[in-house]
This record gives sequence, C-alpha cells and structure tokens, in this order.
Amino acid sequence: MTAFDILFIGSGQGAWNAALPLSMSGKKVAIIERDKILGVCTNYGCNPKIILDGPIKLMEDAELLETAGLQSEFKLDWGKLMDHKNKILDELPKTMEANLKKAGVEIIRGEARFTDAHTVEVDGASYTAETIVIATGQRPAELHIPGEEWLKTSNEFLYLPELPAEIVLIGAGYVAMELASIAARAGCRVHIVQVSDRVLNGFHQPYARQLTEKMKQDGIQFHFNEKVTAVQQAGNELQLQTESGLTLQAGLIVNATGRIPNVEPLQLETAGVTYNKKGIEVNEYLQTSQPHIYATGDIIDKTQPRLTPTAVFEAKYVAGRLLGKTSEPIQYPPIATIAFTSPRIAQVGVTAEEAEQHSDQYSVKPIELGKQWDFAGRGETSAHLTLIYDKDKKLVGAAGYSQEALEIINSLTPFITLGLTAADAEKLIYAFPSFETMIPRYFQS
Ligand SMILES: Cc1cc2nc3c(=O)[nH]c(=O)nc-3n(C[C@H](O)[C@H](O)[C@H](O)COP(=O)(O)OP(=O)(O)OC[C@H]3O[C@@H](n4cnc5c(N)ncnc54)[C@H](O)[C@@H]3O)c2cc1C
Ligand SMILES: NC(=O)c1ccc[n+]([C@@H]2O[C@H](COP(=O)([O-])OP(=O)(O)OC[C@H]3O[C@@H](n4cnc5c(N)ncnc54)[C@H](O)[C@@H]3O)[C@@H](O)[C@H]2O)c1
Repeated sequence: MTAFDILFIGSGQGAWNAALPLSMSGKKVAIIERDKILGVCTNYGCNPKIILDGPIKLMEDAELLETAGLQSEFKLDWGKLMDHKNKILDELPKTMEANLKKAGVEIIRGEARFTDAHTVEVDGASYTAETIVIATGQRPAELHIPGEEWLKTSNEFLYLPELPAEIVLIGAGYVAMELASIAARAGCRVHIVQVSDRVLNGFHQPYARQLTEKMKQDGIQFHFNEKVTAVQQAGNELQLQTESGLTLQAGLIVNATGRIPNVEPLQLETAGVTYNKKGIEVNEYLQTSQPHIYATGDIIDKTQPRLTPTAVFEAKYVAGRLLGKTSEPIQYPPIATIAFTSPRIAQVGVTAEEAEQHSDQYSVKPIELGKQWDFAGRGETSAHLTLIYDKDKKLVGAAGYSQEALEIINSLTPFITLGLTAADAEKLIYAFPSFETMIPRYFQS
C-alpha cells in the first residue's frame, strides 16, 4: 500500500492546478486518471472546440466585411482542420504528464474507487492519503430512449474525421449552439431539436433570441418544444422521432442535453461522502461530508457555472488551504462566461434580468456598439452591449453580443470584480484603437 499526503482523483483543471503547487511545496502528491491527462477542457472541451472555431470565426468576420468590399470564398478542409487540431492537442497531455512527474507528482493510471475514507483502489492496488481531492468532472447526459446507442456526444464531434452532409444536435445549451455554429459554417445542414422554446439558458435572453434569428439566417433549422422519443438506423443514416411526430434524418445525431457528475465508480458511500444527482456536496471550504476529502471543479454540486476558470479557482483555493495560506471560506468573484457562437454571447456579474427585477438597486444601460465607428468599420452593425450599474454608479454586470464579446467581457471584468470607478478608468492608457479606450465613457450617465 502506497501512502500520500494528498491524492487527486481526476487530472483536469480542478486537479492539476492544485497538485502541481502542492508537490512543488514538498507534499507527496499523486493523481489518478482513467482517461487522458488534463481532462475534458484540454481533450474534449474548450481547446479542441476553439481550434476548430478558428477558421469559423475568420469566415464570419470576412463575411461581415463584404460590405467593405472584401470578396472571399473560403473552402474549409475539415479533415485537415482536424489533423491540425490533433497535432497541437495530442502533445498537451504528454507535456503536462512530464511536467507533473518532474515536479514529483506520481501519475496512477486507471479508475479509482474508495475502499474506505482514506483508501482508494485502482486495478487491485491500494493507495492511502491523509487528504483526498475528488475532481472527477462530468460526462454527457443520456436521454434513455430507444436507439440511444446511435447517438454521439460532443466528445465524438470534436474528433470527427469527416463531417456528414446533415447533422442534428439535441439541446440548445452551450454545446449544441457552439457545435451548430461550427458545423453550419463548415458546410453541414444543421438542425437543433430543443425541448423548450429557449436557447442558452442563463444568458441575456434578448441576445439569445437575436442569435437564434441570426443562426436561422445562416441556414440552421430550429425545432422548438420537441421531445425526442426514439432514434433508429435508416439505411446509411439515422432517423430521429419526437413526441409531436417530427421526423429528421441525418448522418450524425449529437446528444447535447447537458452533463452529469462522474460519481458512480467512486463508491462514495464507502467513504461516507454525500452527493446528489447534481454532484458532490461541499461546504464553503470545499470539504465534503468527510472533512479530509475535498471536491473541486465540475463534480461539485454548485450554483457557480461549471467552467474551466471556476475549476482552476477552486483548485488554487484548495492548494492554498492545504498549504496553510488561507483558512477563509472560498469567495468566488463574478465569473465571466461566453458561448463561442457566431457571433458570441458573453456575460459577467449581475444580469439584466436580475437588475430589472430589482430596479430599486440597479440600472441597465443598453449600448448599440454596432453604431460605433470601429464596430461599423468591421461590418458588425448588430454588435450590442448591456451594462448594469448599482446605485453608486459602479459597474456590476455586463452582457455582450459581438464577434469580439470575449475581449469586451474580459476587459470589463476587472472593473466589475475590483469595483473600479470612472476615476480608475481615467488613470489607464490603453493602446488605440480598441474597445478598452471607450470604457471611461461607459461610466457617464
Ligand atoms: C464541449 C465542451 C466545451 C467546453 N468549452 C468550455 C470553454 O470554452 N470554456 C470553459 O471555461 N469551459 C468549457 N467547458 C467546461 C470545462 O471543460 C470544464 O468546466 C472543465 O473541464 C472542468 O474541469 P474538472 O477538472 O472539474 O473536470 P474534468 O476536466 O472533467 O476532469 C475530470 C477527470 O477525471 C477523470 N475521472 C473521472 N472519474 C474518474 C475515476 N473514477 N478515476 C479516475 N479518473 C476519473 C476523467 O477521466 C477526467 O479526465 C467545456 C466543456 C465541454 C464538454
Ligand atoms: N463556452 C463554454 O464555456 C462552454 C462550452 C460548452 C460546454 N460548457 C460547459 O458544459 C456544460 C454542458 O453544456 P451542455 O450544452 O451540454 O448543457 P446545457 O445545460 O448548457 O444545455 C443543455 C440543453 O439541452 C436542453 N435539453 C435538456 N433535455 C433535453 C431533451 N430531452 N431534449 C432536447 N433538449 C433538451 C436544455 O434545455 C438545454 O438547452 C455547460 O453547462 C458548461 O458548464 C461550457
């Protein structure tokens, strides 16, 4: 039996961002991983998605500039794009594994399960630790319908060697909307089958509706209020049926109806760790029902968005706590989030919906970015920004609709998180022309 100070289950952002500093500070650390090192973000999430989106954004930007005289006819070779992405990303888990080992972290391959509150078993070998961190993330949810076995997930989409002519995405959250944007520009006929009449729940809904209209113009077909009841093979293709009688046929059907926590193989009951269908329950120190067992990242039952920066923040918090650098509860700052659609939708802090419900506390300012010379110059006449202020005129929230929403939201985040004022904005000299130079004006009423 090997004994460690700290044992991590999972090697994603919620794990390695703690394992590395802990090991470098002299702790005896191990990581158990059953799949690729670095977890979902690097291998099946953010990184592959954003590389595939590279040419997609460029094509969208170029189309916007047609009004400025740009004539462009792009042809995307999906197979080459996939090779390009794989070549870059295949290296990352290997490099990280080498870096972790160099820092003294032991990597244990296989699936972990608890045999008692301090012991974890992997393929018959037992490992004990004073502290255990569960960072096992989530996996795609299942629909539990006949023909489920024909459905693919974002995992497979992000590694598709060829794109079929027609694709159906079930769901209209981050995954479905991002993959639909990519697939449509890459030349697929795309359908979105959504159980309700909303897309991108949690985002500023006027922007979500505007995005839906834009995606429809791009040829994406939305089928709202449809409940998928079965999938079956139909010749070389697949056929999907819904409760209302809608039938769609396509080469690929992707289930993007959400993600569920990876708890089952862990035998959490054996360790006395409580969980529910949303994940592992933790207190404000990220301790589970067993104080020496922590949880970080997507596996936690939490209200904060399940995103990479959240997992990194939690991992760093746990590392700090285990190194005695903090005894305070975790305090999350406002968490910026973005859907990488065409155009993007992003937001941070208090939402316009919350502000409208509490109009005695907040005010909302819509800004037609598309009318500003720089956005108009790029052909982005529909770009828009919504700012939310508190009673002291401090910026407390923002939502953006633009190809540049990532940069916009990230440049506003320090003002919101740190409570910076108009006077602070005036102290900064940004490179010009840029969105940032406009920020002082956004404090004027
Ligand atoms: C398609 C997609 C796109 C995304 N895009 C973005 C984005 O653009 N920006 C963003 O911020 N977030 C994005 N996310 C979310 C982001 O990937 C997650 O929030 C992040 O990966 C969470 O990290 P984690 O460490 O908690 O879990 P994970 O990355 O899921 O890592 C958990 C690891 O634990 C391993 N594991 C599970 N059970 C066991 C076990 N019993 N034994 C051993 N190992 C086990 C798994 O194999 C996995 O490697 C995306 C997610 C998806 C699916
Ligand atoms: N850009 C990013 O940061 C990013 C990108 C992708 C994924 N993620 C992370 O991954 C998580 C999972 O994303 P997701 O899109 O799979 O989940 P999600 O929860 O965002 O969306 C699921 C969608 O499926 C719909 N749905 C649920 N059941 C359905 C059914 N039976 N039939 C049809 N539609 C149904 C929901 O209404 C919703 O629109 C996100 O919450 C986020 O944490 C983040």
